[in-house]
Amino acid sequence: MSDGATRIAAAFSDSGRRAALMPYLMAGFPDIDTSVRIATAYADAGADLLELGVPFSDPLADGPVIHAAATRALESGATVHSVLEAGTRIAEQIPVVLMVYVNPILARGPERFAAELAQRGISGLIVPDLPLEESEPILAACDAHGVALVPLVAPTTPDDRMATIGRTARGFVYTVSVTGTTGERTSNQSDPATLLARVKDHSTVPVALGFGISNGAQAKAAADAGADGVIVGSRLVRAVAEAVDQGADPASAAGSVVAELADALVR
Ligand SMILES: O=P(O)(O)OC[C@@H](O)[C@@H](O)c1c[nH]c2ccccc12
Repeated sequence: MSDGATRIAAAFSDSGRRAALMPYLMAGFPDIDTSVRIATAYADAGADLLELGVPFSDPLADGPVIHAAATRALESGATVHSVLEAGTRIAEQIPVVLMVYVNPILARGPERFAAELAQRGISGLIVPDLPLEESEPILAACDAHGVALVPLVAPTTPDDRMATIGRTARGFVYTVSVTGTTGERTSNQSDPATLLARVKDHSTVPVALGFGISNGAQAKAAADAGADGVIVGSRLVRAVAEAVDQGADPASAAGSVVAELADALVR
């Protein structure tokens, strides 16, 4: 069985950049096949890992750009099943971490869900609305199938909780740089260096930073502040949306943004 945690660890250690680059993709936006083409463009442009978002009707952690893309993906017929199928095709090209709200996991059952991810070659799982207190059955199922359950921490996470999260983290820790929802920001309200140092104190796996990173300068600043990985979502989803609305090729539009981010992370 291919071990997702091992594949994720290799993606971080082999990145060769200041930090591993992890773009987010809204699966099924504008449709499944195009989103798989966008994934290929990410990989070709130098992405190290890919965060694959499952569209959801009530995405409480998401800002307007990602929420709108989720709505359009659902309208064009995306389902959890079609997204997982797309995940298989994408995972042949780049390590995939699935980002999904907890509902579909509970609907299928953690055991069946984790088994399917492993069988499809999906390396990791992020569940933004999974409370730490309820994570045990999902963590056990993921561990049993070699899927890395990646936890999230925020600037508001207290130290004792961070210690618990650090002990059970698999793959990497997703550090949310600011409180609030996903979306591009012009300035960083919080000091990522202090936050990243706190997370690293409690964790043995790499620490990635996300929320509000949308250009090369911000990506480089995240790496300089100590992030082992940089996650970019809304900027890329916006590039796809704009290309679709203009009748341009969303894969090449998103690929150019990833290339620019990758450039900024050259050592
Ligand atoms: O969009 P931003 O600000 O670049 O942030 C990354 C984010 O989009 C992606 O990781 C993500 C999409 N949906 C989420 C839900 C919760 C946490 C994180 C996410």
